[in-house]
Amino acid sequence: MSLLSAENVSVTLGAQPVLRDVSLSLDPAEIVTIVGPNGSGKSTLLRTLLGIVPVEAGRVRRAPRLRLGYVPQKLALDPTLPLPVGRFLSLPHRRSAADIGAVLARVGLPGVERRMLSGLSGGQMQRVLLARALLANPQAILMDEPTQGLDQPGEAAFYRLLEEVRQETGAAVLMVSHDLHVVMAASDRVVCLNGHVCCEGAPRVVSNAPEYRALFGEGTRGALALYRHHHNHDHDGCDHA
Ligand SMILES: Nc1ncnc2c1ncn2[C@@H]1O[C@H](COP(=O)(O)OP(=O)(O)OP(=O)(O)O)[C@@H](O)[C@H]1O
Repeated sequence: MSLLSAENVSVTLGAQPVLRDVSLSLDPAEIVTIVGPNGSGKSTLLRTLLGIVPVEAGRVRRAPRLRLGYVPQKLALDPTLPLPVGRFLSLPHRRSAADIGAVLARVGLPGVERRMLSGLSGGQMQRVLLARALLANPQAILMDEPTQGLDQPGEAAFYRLLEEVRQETGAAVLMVSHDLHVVMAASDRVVCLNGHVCCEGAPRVVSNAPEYRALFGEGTRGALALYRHHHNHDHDGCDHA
């Protein structure tokens, strides 16, 4: 059974239709990545799955008592706020010093409890946000562009960490990413969104299947081809240009 799914979900924000008839599911231990152009509704879809944004039509299903971790795109924090990492990880739920120490070690930042959040690098901040999500012992982690602003080694290290966490905990990951290199390397399944689901597939499996090669190609070039193919034409009355 899926941990989490959207079934024919439509969402309108203000007067703007943002998602139309979107279906997507996340199974245990899989890594699914949502790609799509700016403004295509990726963040809105994550927020809808989290229950923050109400659906206009369709429905969101979550497995009973599902434990979810969320890594937001950015943390809206006052940079002058003197908030140590350890305190931040104890908000809003109080956590033991042992649990905080263990999770920080797990994400490769042992002993940073007393460091100020405002003094962390971008890569360290992403690890702290992941640590915060992991404290909930999640069955599924939802991440909105978790490596935005990181350099390539930082990004690669973050995804290696994510893969280790998946193997250790069995947590599924649903993330939004702009980086198609990473998408092809790190995802079990890719969902291409542009207000609706343009296409989806398992990159490693389908890239070897001849009937999909024309669509997916191979490696990153294939990912780019897939991306362009589905956003440079009109269909269903939706202008992708
Ligand atoms: N609260 C809101 N009220 C009205 N419109 C909104 C609201 N939030 C988002 N939108 C609009 O919904 C559309 C989708 O936004 P969303 O942030 O989900 O896209 P995205 O694919 O995550 O974009 P990006 O890649 O730039 O992060 C955009 O046109 C945005 O302006």
